[in-house]
Amino acid sequence: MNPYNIPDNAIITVAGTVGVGKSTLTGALASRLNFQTSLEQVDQNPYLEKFYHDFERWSFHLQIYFLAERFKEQKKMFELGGGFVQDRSIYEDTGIFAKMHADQGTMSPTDYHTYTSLYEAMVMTPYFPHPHVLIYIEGSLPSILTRIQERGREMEIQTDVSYWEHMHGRYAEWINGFNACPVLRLNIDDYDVNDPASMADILMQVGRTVGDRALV
Ligand SMILES: Nc1ncnc2c1ncn2[C@@H]1O[C@H](COP(=O)(O)OP(=O)(O)O)[C@@H](O)[C@H]1O
Ligand SMILES: Nc1ncnc2c1ncn2[C@H]1C[C@H](O)[C@@H](COP(=O)(O)O)O1
Repeated sequence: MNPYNIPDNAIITVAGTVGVGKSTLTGALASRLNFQTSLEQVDQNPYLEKFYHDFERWSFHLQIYFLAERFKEQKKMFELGGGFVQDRSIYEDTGIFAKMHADQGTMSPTDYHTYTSLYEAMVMTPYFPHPHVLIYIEGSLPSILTRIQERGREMEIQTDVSYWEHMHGRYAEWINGFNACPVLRLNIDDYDVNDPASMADILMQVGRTVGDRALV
């Protein structure tokens, strides 16, 4: 156990919209806890760039790809007995991305049905314990758009701002209804990954949130 009362086998998931700072916080938390990271591999994704050029053509392929990747990561975390910080949850793939494209008509109802039945079958396996805590990072749309620009992934920069705006709104609604595990909300204006005191404060909050879970 660490000074924050976070169990060594904990699974901490970091959630939030594109560009909000998940990967950065995931790395910072894992290094302080001596946990492993479970990261999204953007560069090796064979569909992502094609998807940004043609949502309708590639959204189903991309969702299946993400589902397969997350399932493999989930299995790995389960088999290694936890001690992970995970960059993005599977709940967001289904609750934000797949649903958004189905609702907007860029994924067909048949494809969406196939996707959700596969997702449900996967979740009903032992590999899917809920995380000990989901850290939800939030921030204003202008700050997030600035971060997307500064990070410099061309495919995201070229995407219409309305896509990010819509996603930002969906995230705010989604988190209000999310109850699969305890949630710790962090605003991007309230922490600094390079400040040890700020990180210690987040870890204390994580420890308390995980402790609350044990009481449920
Ligand atoms: N706390 C922070 N303060 C300032 N910039 C940040 C912070 N966290 C992330 N960034 C920057 O914002 C951009 C997106 O961060 P990233 O962690 O890749 O987001 P995500 O994984 O949520 O898409 C990157 O350029 C990163 O350096
Ligand atoms: N499930 C997903 N569907 C569509 N696009 C997705 C999904 N998961 C991640 N993405 C995209 C969004 C970004 O362009 C990259 C990486 O996400 P990030 O929030 O920057 O870690 O993949």
